[in-house]
Amino acid sequence: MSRIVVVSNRVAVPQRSGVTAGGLAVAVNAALKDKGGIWFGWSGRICPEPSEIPEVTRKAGITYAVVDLKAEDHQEYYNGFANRVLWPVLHYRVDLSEFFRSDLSGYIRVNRMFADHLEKIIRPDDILWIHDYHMMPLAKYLRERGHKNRIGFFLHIPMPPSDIVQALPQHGETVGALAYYDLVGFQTEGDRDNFAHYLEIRGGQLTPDGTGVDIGGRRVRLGTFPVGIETAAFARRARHASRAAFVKSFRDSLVGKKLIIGVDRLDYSKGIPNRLEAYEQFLKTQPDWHERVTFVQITPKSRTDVPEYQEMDRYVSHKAGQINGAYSDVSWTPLRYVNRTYSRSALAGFYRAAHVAMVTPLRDGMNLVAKEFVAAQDPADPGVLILSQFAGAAAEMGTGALIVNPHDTEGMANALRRALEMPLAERRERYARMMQVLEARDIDRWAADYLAALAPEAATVERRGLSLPRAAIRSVVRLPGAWRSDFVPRGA
Ligand SMILES: O=P(O)(O)OC[C@H]1O[C@H](O[C@H]2O[C@H](CO)[C@@H](O)[C@H](O)[C@H]2O)[C@H](O)[C@@H](O)[C@@H]1O
Ligand SMILES: O=c1ccn([C@@H]2O[C@H](COP(=O)(O)OP(=O)(O)O)[C@@H](O)[C@H]2O)c(=O)[nH]1
Repeated sequence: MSRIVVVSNRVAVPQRSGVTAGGLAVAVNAALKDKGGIWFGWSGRICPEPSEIPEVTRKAGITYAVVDLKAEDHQEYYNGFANRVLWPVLHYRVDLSEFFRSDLSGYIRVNRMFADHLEKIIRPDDILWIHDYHMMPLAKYLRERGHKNRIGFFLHIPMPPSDIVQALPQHGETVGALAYYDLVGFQTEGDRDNFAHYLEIRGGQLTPDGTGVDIGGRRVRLGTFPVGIETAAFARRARHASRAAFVKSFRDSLVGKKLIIGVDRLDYSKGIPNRLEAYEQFLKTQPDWHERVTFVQITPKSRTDVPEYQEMDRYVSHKAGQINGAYSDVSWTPLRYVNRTYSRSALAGFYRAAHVAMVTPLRDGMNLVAKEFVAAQDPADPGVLILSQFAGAAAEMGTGALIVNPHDTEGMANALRRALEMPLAERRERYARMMQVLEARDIDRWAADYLAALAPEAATVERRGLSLPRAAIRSVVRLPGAWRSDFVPRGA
């Protein structure tokens, strides 16, 4: 039987330090844990002479194979090209990108090195599932070495319109190289359509059935597969966590005040400054809420070697100090700004204790925090999600969340008041609508849909002990053809 080989920069090797907060590792981990397979990527460590052989750990049916990086490789591939060029540009922030040819060379070198390692691991019938912007050209390098495996790619972050992609120097080497995959998956239909247009500009032809693009003598299929969470398990986790001593003491510390929560890596894409400015505006214009509310913003530091992240860190700390300086009283601190990483169990308990979550990125591929917050709520007395229209999650959670524009400070301040004062019946109704989506499209469904579309002949759909025969797969998966109806080819 075909094996599944997952490749991503971050690998959540059990019981290892160095794995930081981030949705990709959370999602892939949840997807692999039932199916088993091989998970290959960076160890999270930097060392002067990395071993030629990946370090292998086996646990619960998953084989983790990780390699160290040299300092120069880490600097050019990860800090440099991936996080100072691809990340900002794909998040629509061309203004923040800093391109150096040496970084692109490092990115290519590390991807070739990953291809060398993979070559030692893979068998001809393995199905390869490559994740995210760190690994865009990997299929090309494997194809050059003659590998004919089924290879799929999933982009966890946004794909902007082609005008923005074309601002990337030598974009054909990175975004253009996605055409070497058999299937490229995106979080939203907008991301998928942007990429289809980009390929058309590069000479690609939309296939007659509308499910892919023919380009360079190959066919690449495109599809939309919004990442989910392990909904039922996360809801259970939140129920248990809410009884834990540390969550009780957290609740006690609020002394009856309503809790607004924000949880994000310290990243400019997350819109933390805009959110704090909205909270400041709320405090300024709604004095009746003073001393009745506490905002807890949990913000683990991220990519701390990258100058733009250091700049964000300074600004957000300054802003948090300014808000507390202006509005605190001896017995009330309106904002708790915390630069710590918490376990997801702890977060589950905090979410459940919260009355409102502010998830207001300027751009986000999906945003799992939005989904986790909803899943963690008490159905009898649920909190309210305030969600940016620019999070991938808005496409699915728009039915129940208060959707805001993160550039509209007053709009967000008004949404805060509305959320804090929302009647129970409306909160329950909104929660139920969002939970319906989260239950129907959980993480198992994401993995099953993607793998069934990549390799239908090898896929079995196993969900909560129910194993469906292959013939049933077509009825449960949304094959990429589903996007045909809303895709209008250029010039049509
Ligand atoms: O690995 P890091 O550099 O520490 O960054 C953490 C991860 O951030 C990004 O996550 C994305 O994937 C999530 C799950 O699909 C999605 O919800 C979120 O919107 C994305 O930003 C990044 O894409 C990962 O590669 C990083 O590991
Ligand atoms: O202190 C923290 C903060 C975040 N997370 C997790 O990190 C993920 C963040 O994923 P998201 O998609 O929201 O954003 P990303 O950081 O991947 O861009 C979520 O599963 C969070 O529960 C965590 O484990 N500890």
